[in-house]
Amino acid sequence: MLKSVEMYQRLTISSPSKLRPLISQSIKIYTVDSPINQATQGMPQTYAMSSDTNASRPTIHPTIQSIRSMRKSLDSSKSVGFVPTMGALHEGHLSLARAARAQNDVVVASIFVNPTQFLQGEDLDKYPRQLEKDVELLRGVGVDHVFVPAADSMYRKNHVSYVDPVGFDDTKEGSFRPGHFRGVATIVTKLFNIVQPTNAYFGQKDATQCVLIRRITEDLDMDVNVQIMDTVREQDGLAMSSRNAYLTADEREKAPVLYKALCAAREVYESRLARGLKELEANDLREVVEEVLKTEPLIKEVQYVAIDDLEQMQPLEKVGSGGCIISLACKLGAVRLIDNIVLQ
Ligand SMILES: Nc1ncnc2c1ncn2[C@@H]1O[C@H](COP(=O)(O)OP(=O)(O)OP(=O)(O)O)[C@@H](O)[C@H]1O
Ligand SMILES: CC(C)(CO)[C@@H](O)C(=O)[O-]
Ligand code: BAL
Repeated sequence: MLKSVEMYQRLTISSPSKLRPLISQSIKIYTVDSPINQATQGMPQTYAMSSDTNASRPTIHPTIQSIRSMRKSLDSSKSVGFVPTMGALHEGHLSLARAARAQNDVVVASIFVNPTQFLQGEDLDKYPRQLEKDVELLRGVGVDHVFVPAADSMYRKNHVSYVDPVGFDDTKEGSFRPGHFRGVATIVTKLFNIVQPTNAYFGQKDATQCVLIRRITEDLDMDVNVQIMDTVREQDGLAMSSRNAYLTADEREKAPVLYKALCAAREVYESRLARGLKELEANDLREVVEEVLKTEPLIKEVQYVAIDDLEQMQPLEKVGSGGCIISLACKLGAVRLIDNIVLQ
């Protein structure tokens, strides 16, 4: 425990005058055996500051109070780009941070494994945590501030989702994770209220989440510009995801079949349109995807292959030149993976 205090002393703390309360809070919050303590898991024993010129960046904010006072101290003319994450960062996350860096005066990222978006029996406890490495990666792309709250500082006693985006449990993704999007809507609303970003960056990989975020910002009149960035893939086509770390070597080798299946549907769509066909049956595209997925015995379950419109992700029967999004969720061994492709 003392070691984690040491870590906070070595990281850039938001305000030296607040050092004492932060330290005592880190003792209180980051107890090793708290079930909802996300910050200590995978937390480095010590955090050595590098000696480069960026060493003072990013500033780590372990409390709401600290990130709020940073935000209040900014000149109102400054734009703030925000990248919310659950950590275990990869190039997908970093692409969002780079876009935020290029388009804003100040860049804030958050790392928070949000308990309310995990269903009972999901992987909350084993979700990968690597705070030290994540901070280094964010430093590398020029992020200025990282908000890393403890779970019990974001929620009162019970972990309850109080923002209810009606209808999202009925989406294809939501129906396999009932309550998940309430958790996401709640935490994103809270994070937006705390950080008050000008622009916020999300990845297309989580397509239903993108629709959800646009919906809540509109419905709740949030003054935030939501930017959706392309899915970053491994060289073999697999969409980057923190959960890819759960795959065995064999599963990892076979995992690009998801993207291959989506690409096969794209070929059919493009060739039919090129031959002058005005529209095609959504079911035909779905079958193409399913056929390719069937070729891989390690795929234990295809939860859905959905052909939806691009704006609201509502099911389509026919796909014309306006295009569609094809999204899918599969279990490869025991690991649930999602992916999607936009046809336009
Ligand atoms: N491959 C990717 N390309 C672009 N953005 C991504 C990619 N993967 C995740 N993101 C985006 O990064 C943000 C944070 O996502 P998160 O921390 O859940 O990572 P993740 O890799 O999606 O994790 P998980 O495996 O839990 O789904 C989200 O907006 C998400 O859409
Ligand atoms: C947006 C988010 C950070 C909210 O916890 C999470 O759902 C994610 O990482 O995609
Ligand atoms: N990127 C989505 C977060 C989740 O699956 O909970």
